[in-house]
Amino acid sequence: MDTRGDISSYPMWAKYRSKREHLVIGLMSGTSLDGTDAALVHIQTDESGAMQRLDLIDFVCTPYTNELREKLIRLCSPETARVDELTTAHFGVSEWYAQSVQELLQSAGVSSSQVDVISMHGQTIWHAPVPSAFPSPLGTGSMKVSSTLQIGECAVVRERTGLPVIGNLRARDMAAGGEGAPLTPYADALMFRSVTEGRLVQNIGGIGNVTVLPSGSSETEVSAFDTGPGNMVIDALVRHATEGKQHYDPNGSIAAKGTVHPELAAYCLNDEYFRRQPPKSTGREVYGADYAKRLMEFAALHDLSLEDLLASATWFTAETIVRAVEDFVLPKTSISAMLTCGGGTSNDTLMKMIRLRLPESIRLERIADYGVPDDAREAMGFALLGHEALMGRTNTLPRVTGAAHAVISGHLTL
Ligand SMILES: Nc1ncnc2c1ncn2[C@@H]1O[C@H](COP(=O)(O)OP(=O)(O)OP(=O)(O)O)[C@@H](O)[C@H]1O
Ligand SMILES: CC(=O)N[C@H]1[C@@H]2OC[C@@H](O2)[C@@H](O)[C@@H]1O[C@H](C)C(=O)O
Repeated sequence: MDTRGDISSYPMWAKYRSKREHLVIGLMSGTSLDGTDAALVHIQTDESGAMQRLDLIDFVCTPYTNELREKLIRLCSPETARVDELTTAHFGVSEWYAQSVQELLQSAGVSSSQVDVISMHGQTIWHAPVPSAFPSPLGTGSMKVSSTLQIGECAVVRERTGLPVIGNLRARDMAAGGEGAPLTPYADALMFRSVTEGRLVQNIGGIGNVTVLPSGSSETEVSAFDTGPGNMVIDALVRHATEGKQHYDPNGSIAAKGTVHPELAAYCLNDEYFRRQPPKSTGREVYGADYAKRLMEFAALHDLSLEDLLASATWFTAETIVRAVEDFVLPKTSISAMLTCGGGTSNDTLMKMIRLRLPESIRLERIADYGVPDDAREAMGFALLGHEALMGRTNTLPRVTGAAHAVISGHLTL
């Protein structure tokens, strides 16, 4: 028998797998760089180890300070990143994760000894699923390498909390030829699919991503991909216009006063990413500081007000979300509802624009209507992904990420 990769002989994990109920903490800090979400979940499994129920016990958000946000934004751009600051941040953000765990335990009235494990995503700094050249170990010449970097040192969280930590959850999927993202569709399938109707879960975070759950679908029929920027471009424009005093367009109120500039809208849409077939993922590397700078230059050249610039960026974001559904989902799958989540759902202008363009037959709802608080979904998702790995179960969907095969993704710090 091939026992490679089998950790069940370690007493601690034999015990983990023999239990049918687990308390797991999921930690997520997303591409908006606005803070850390921590969710305490109760997971029930059946005899085979498959998840039966996933219940949220408690949830806290620990916002980043302006100072930390600015530091991280600088680290996400090759023009401003410094390797010494990156190394410090790798350990430093983990102190924030540990703090978030303490706040969560206090809020839930649960002691750390009751918790089985922490599963943490870390902070994405650079995501490069499109391969770059790198020297080949097989002699001269170069090879193509895909890569992704989530910082946050698990050992720090392990030391501060006394709990085992599983992290680095994207790496193995990428090593298996996948995009390493999105990963939470694995959890969406378990939480939101229906036997009677096709559903979409549309996250509008820094980046937008959609999970497609056909009616009565099995895990292997679930698909998902990043639709493009969520709030990232809007946030960068607001941050620049207010000299860092504001970080987003409150409820879309600035965009609501503007008019969409057709030429700018067409320029934004004329982007290879939106024509590319899924699997696909993207991030701040593409829609970050440089991208926003190009839009601001356009605005200056055409004398656009901040209101018009934001109206155009908001329209563009809504349009990419709806077009992704029209181009890549509806031709193959019948859909009755789009369940939205993420901070972008608080942007009324964006949501109105999505409603206006989405086929009338598709209900526009929120995951909160299905019992999952908006901000908790990703942290709950990562709690489940770590748990599945420790149960010895594959936790990735190759159809979503494009990997050659499903893997047990995650590195464990005991
Ligand atoms: N009241 C509001 N009005 C408008 N936008 C808001 C509001 N509240 C939050 N947002 C937007 O939501 C963003 C945060 O969203 P969220 O926390 O879902 O992102 P994330 O999880 O970091 O991103 P990702 O899902 O890409 O990893 C903020 O940066 C802001 O743009
Ligand atoms: C590399 C990375 O951090 N990607 C994030 C980002 O934020 C949204 C979208 O882009 C998604 O692909 C992913 O996160 C979610 C949580 C995921 O993996 O499902």
